[in-house]
Amino acid sequence: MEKAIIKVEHLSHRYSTQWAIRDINFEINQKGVVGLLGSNGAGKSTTMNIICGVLNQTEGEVYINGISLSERPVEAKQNIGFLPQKPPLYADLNVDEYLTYCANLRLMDDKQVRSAVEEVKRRCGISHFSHRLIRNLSGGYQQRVGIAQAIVHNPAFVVLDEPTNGLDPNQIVEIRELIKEIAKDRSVLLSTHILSEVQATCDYIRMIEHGQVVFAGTIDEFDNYIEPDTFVAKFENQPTKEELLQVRGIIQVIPLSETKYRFRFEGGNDVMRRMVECSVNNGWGLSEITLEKISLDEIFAQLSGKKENE
Ligand SMILES: Nc1ncnc2c1ncn2[C@@H]1O[C@H](COP(=O)(O)OP(=O)(O)OP(=O)(O)O)[C@@H](O)[C@H]1O
Repeated sequence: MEKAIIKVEHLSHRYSTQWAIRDINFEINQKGVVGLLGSNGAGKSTTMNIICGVLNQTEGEVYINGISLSERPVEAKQNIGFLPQKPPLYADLNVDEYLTYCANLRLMDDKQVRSAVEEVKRRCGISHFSHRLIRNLSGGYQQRVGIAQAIVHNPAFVVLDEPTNGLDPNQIVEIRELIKEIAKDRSVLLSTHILSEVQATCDYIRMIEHGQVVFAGTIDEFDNYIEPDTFVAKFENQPTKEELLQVRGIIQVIPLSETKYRFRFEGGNDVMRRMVECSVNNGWGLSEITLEKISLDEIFAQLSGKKENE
């Protein structure tokens, strides 16, 4: 069987007396972007710092390409790239000097360093700034250099901690495109609490709360985690509330305007088809009908409270 790109087993970490994460388990087997979601203090940074070998866990194990991070750290780390929240840039070096320095830190073969630096600059769209001091680059380009240092040694797995923080809207779009591009041939774990970022960038989601995994699935599965139970409809010929309540499955009718209503329903959204049929049969003049999808914010809020409610 193929080895997982990353496998996290029974990972727990305690700062002095308080457990920050407790028995985290997951595997990533595929290329693409995995979003690591969670509210403030959920345990994202602790998890990522352990995975990247910056923090030693209290319990559990991390395997990168089947290599134990605690038993063979140098070998395991050759397969990881990391862009922390504050990119580790040296402002007084130019882009070439900095990326060469990073490639050497990664113990790359001397003969490969030059071509690796050229390739990563091309990939990250910074070749034209090779001789520019990092301090003189815009925030978006500094972030590109940050991403370049994370992939210069061509790792199978890259961790990006809130990579669009502090960028302007155009830079955010560009960096998201770059992340998707570098995830075509590796797996990227991206930490964020911006839900629009998850929607725009991620293929899969892991969500942690109170130090434990509360959701693991695709972005579509996350999107459909809560079944909608309301729809809105507009009628030109003003049926009465009593008539509308006769449609099987409708449990509440909330007027929004003279012609528009929100309907709460149970028993599946077949009820919308029945509403259309009743409207045709009774001449209610249905002109609009829309299922109300649950927003990502609401799904996030419900998952955030999940452990407390259980
Ligand atoms: N160095 C530390 N010493 C003690 N407690 C810590 C330390 N770092 C984090 N914690 C605690 O561990 C828990 C998890 O924190 P962590 O930083 O991993 O969460 P996070 O999900 O990354 O949050 P954020 O989104 O705010 O960065 C929190 O309760 C936090 O207060």
